Amino acid sequence: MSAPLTDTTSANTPNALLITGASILGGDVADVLVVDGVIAAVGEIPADAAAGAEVIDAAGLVALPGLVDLHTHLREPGREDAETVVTGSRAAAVGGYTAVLAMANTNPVTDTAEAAERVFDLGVKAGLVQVQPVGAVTKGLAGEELAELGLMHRSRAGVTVFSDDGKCVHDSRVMRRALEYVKAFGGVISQHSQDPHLAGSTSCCHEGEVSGRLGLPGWPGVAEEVIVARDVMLARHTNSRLHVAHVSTAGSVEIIRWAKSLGIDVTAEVTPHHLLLTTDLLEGYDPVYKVNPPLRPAEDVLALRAALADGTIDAVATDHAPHARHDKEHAFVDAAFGMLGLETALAVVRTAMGDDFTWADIARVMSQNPAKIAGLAGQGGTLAVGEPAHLTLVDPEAEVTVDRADSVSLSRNNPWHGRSVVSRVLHTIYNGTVTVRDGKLD
Ligand SMILES: NC(=O)N[C@@H](CC(=O)O)C(=O)O
Repeated sequence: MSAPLTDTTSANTPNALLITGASILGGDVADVLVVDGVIAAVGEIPADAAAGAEVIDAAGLVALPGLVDLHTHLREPGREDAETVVTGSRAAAVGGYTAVLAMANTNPVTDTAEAAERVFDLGVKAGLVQVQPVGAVTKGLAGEELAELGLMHRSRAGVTVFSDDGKCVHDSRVMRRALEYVKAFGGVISQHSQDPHLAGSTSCCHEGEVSGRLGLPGWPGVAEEVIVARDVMLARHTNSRLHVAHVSTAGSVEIIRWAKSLGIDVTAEVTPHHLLLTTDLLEGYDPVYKVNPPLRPAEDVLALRAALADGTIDAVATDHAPHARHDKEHAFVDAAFGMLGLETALAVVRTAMGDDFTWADIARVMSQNPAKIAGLAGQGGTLAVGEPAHLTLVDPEAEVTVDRADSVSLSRNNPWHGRSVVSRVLHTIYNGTVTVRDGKLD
């Protein structure tokens, strides 16, 4: 059901927004009053207390803290034909996000304070979500020399998450140094866990029964698992923080569960697509399903869902990876790795995890835990009085058939096209300002 918006005309409460009758994180129904970008009251709010406020009728909707994405590729600078900070911010807002972590594999790479500040400033200028740059771990993502980790942290961009994503920091000595370095300021290394030798340079999918039948070169789950195992040991040795990006196998889950049981400081994320899509989709050789890490067999998908439900995996992160047509529309072996994710993430997670995974669980894995991992103050709240007003209002019952033409991303590599998903982000509020109304950019 769609909630209509109504404007009131008196102006006793300027810069105010009154959200009426929302189920707060899927629990109690309450009104939320936002004044000057801050949550000013939650409960039953008499109309005269909010005279002049713009009103959003949220009856039947669930109110969540604004979503936070730990893993977004915004492509600017360098590939503005695939996405820009503006278009990626738009896609994020439509998806219910109020903060995204912008990956460093741009051109030039985000490996200096200046580069980080440039992305940060573009995000502020776009003004639709908080764009928080991720810094590269190594210069040029080359895996050899540490990038300017300290300078990026002390810059205006305040970088705390570092990743060579797209590439693995595969040299153990470099990974050790990086973990030691960021410990000094409470940073975290987000690792793309993939042994380059086991994975090989020409592989394009998961190695298994399907790749064998289709004649596609694949790499096995163990290429991920050996790096996860090594890195949790390095995190223990250095007493530093490791974050495992896009976990995709049951074996990685087992290692992370074990590491957490020992008190090792490790967190992990899973993508929406690894919670729902399996490797058999490759049967049609459609490159939209080519992604890194690759789609895995059903037993891995089930293990990932269980790990997200029991807290072994802390967060859902989109790995939104837009690609221009001329990079993606090729024979499967030649196409670029990556798929869109921001606009569909919440509905895909809801659809994959089902009703037992509550809205409070969704708030935990898509907002609160990601904000905590990235150290984003003011994001990932509980919708309590005094918090900055970053909110998402979701229609929990909507059934939506995804149409890639509806996307506001610049790219069209949308693996969800034609699929039916449950729930829909209707309104997004960033810093007290409505960025998305009735599913459309304001
Ligand atoms: N996840 C993807 O499939 N692609 C990512 C980088 C990467 O992890 O290969 C991209 O930047 O396109």
